[in-house]
Amino acid sequence: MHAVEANFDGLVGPTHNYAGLSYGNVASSKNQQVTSNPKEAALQGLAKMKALHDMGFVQGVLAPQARPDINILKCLGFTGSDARILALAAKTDPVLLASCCSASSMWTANAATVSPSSDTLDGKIHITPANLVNKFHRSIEPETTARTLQAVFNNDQYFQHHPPLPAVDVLGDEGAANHTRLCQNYGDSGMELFVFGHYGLSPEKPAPSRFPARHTYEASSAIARLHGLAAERTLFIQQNPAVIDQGVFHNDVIAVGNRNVLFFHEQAFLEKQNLLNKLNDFFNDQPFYPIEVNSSDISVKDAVNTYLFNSQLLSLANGEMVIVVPEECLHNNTVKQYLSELVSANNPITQVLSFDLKQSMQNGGGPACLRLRVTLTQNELNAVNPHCILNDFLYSTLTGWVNKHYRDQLTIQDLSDPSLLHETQLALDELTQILQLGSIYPFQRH
Ligand SMILES: N=C(N)NCCC[C@H](NC(=O)CCC(=O)O)C(=O)O
Repeated sequence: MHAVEANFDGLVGPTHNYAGLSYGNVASSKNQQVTSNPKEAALQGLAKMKALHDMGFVQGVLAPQARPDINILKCLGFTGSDARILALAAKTDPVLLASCCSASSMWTANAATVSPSSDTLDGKIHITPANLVNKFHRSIEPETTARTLQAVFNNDQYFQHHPPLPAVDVLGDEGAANHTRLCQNYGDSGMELFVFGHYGLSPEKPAPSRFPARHTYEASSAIARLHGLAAERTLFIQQNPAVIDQGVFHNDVIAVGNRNVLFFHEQAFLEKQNLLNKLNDFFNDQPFYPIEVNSSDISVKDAVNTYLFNSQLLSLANGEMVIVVPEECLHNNTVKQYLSELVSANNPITQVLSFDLKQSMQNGGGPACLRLRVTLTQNELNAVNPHCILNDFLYSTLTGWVNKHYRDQLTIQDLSDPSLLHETQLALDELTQILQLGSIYPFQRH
């Protein structure tokens, strides 16, 4: 069956800020307290979506979450009017307040794990929202994520939605940031590659010592079971704990796969040879391009700073691929040189496309973090909420919406401003009408 890969990018929310909430994510820690520009952030994301749409790719949009999350603050014992809750939280625990205000749902690679219908036992697309339990500010995303995904992929005939895994460390799940699918053509049965950071139930096994491993083997194997994946087309591979300790908090910061290409740093995986042997067996006599980057060519540090591997590999109609990188890659001479060699070497990647995503990058989110990949047949694509698929009209509506509602600067101190809450709710209420999502936000539901 013919299928295409659609990319669903997260629209950056109006509270985009730099609170330094993600220990182990170098950019997040480094830019703590920097003044953000939510308007620019959202427009940068939309510019990437529009450019990829213009190139003929199917581009979807996922709505941001409602922040500040007043409901969570109420659960944590703050009472009174919304303004009082914000003021009390700011005074009592500013980090807690910032956690309830993060626009982190923009990184939709962490929204869910998605298995295409050609991989699953019942022939449906299976979707499991990630519990994101390792970081408090992200652990409050899954409920609305689930509702959003149900509103976008709203058809029982084609889409099977699972609830997030239980919110415990042993089942820490960061979604598609640690999941890659390799295949010859998108519609084929693929090899699903789950990359986990450590074993939740076996603390004696290898694990990072400095920064947390967010994602467990137990979570990956549960998702594979839930999605009905065939054992012979599923691989569980451990991330190299040494790179987690250097700031590679998700596998998509050090490896990316698309169809028959796996682009990765030599230090990405704990048992690299085992992985390559299994992939060679899977591809058998069909072409497979493992593109391995040595530390002597690009250090892990340069990979983390430029986000070279947090790129999107997109297949063009002629079978060639374009690599979508953040502009930071072209500001580093070694990485820039590497990219020019990559596109002239013997592999399907023939073009480099770069985007200015600085606002997201400063929080550790590059092109690949901003998108959730969903492989769809034509019938499945027809069943997706059409108002969430980008076209020229939706792009101009959304840029107009951002320009109307978003601030162009935001500090941590601004997070307790009751007008910010009001502005955000007004904007998101309008957005649910633009994208025809129904009442997905808690503030719309009571
Ligand atoms: N690699 C992928 N797929 N996603 C990137 C997620 C970045 C996100 N940053 C943050 O949540 C920073 C928020 C702050 O510090 O204000 C995170 O660490 O979870």
